[in-house]
Amino acid sequence: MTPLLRVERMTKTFDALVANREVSFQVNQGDLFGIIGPNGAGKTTLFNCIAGRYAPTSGRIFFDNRDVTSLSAHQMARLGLARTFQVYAASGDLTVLENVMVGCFLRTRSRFKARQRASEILEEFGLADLADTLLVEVPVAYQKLVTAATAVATRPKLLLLDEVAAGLNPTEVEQIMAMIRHINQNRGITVILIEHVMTLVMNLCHRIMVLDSGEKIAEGPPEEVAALPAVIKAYLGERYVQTQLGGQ
Ligand SMILES: Nc1ncnc2c1ncn2[C@@H]1O[C@H](COP(=O)(O)OP(=O)(O)OP(=O)(O)O)[C@@H](O)[C@H]1O
Repeated sequence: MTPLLRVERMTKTFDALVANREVSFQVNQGDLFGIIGPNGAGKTTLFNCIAGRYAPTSGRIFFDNRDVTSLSAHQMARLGLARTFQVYAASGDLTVLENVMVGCFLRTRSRFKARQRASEILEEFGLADLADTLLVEVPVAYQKLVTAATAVATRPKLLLLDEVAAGLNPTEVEQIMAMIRHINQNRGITVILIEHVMTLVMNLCHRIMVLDSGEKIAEGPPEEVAALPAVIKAYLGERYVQTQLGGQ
């Protein structure tokens, strides 16, 4: 197992508030790794620190065999880290194709090449019919697929997905799950996702980590972690366990 990302005892504070406290974990190449936990547990802050948006208060972050603790978001993107945001961040007044081209421009300055690569990616993800539609006119579920396609267009080694399934119906969740599986298995991109939709987490992730009040409280295979009393107490609740894990 080759480590791609290693976070060592990382703490991030905002004044007196400790958003992440001494969090350590490792994600190997090819992993599909999930981060769960209650609202305010520090999941997005952790993404922001990994992606170079925030500098950690203490601790270290290693990506692809180098210490990236103090790198900027732009430097991280160049090194092969892409992310999607919880709050939708693609550009609505561009077409779907133009949005994906924006991702391609990280690796090429040629408009021709960017257009060609973006078209291929839309084809690959079954979005070609929407190429010339303005993003604002596309249903939300498809907008999320476009954001993920735009992230893939940057040719990342590691993709961070922040609540991509939020607000989607079960059919749409299936669609996004198929896309994530494709990105991970066929494209070989390592994925870390933050998600509250447990069907997605349980079905997709090889391993998960649970954060609560900024601290890591569990890590392991999804079915094992979901059965831990501390995790049920902090996040999942009895109801989930009974309905999803074969109880009464
Ligand atoms: N830029 C910031 N300035 C001050 N406090 C912040 C900032 N970003 C996050 N926080 C605080 O850090 C804590 C962790 O927030 P974070 O968004 O990381 O949680 P989360 O687990 O992603 O929650 P959710 O599931 O609701 O998205 C919260 O108390 C939040 O208010």
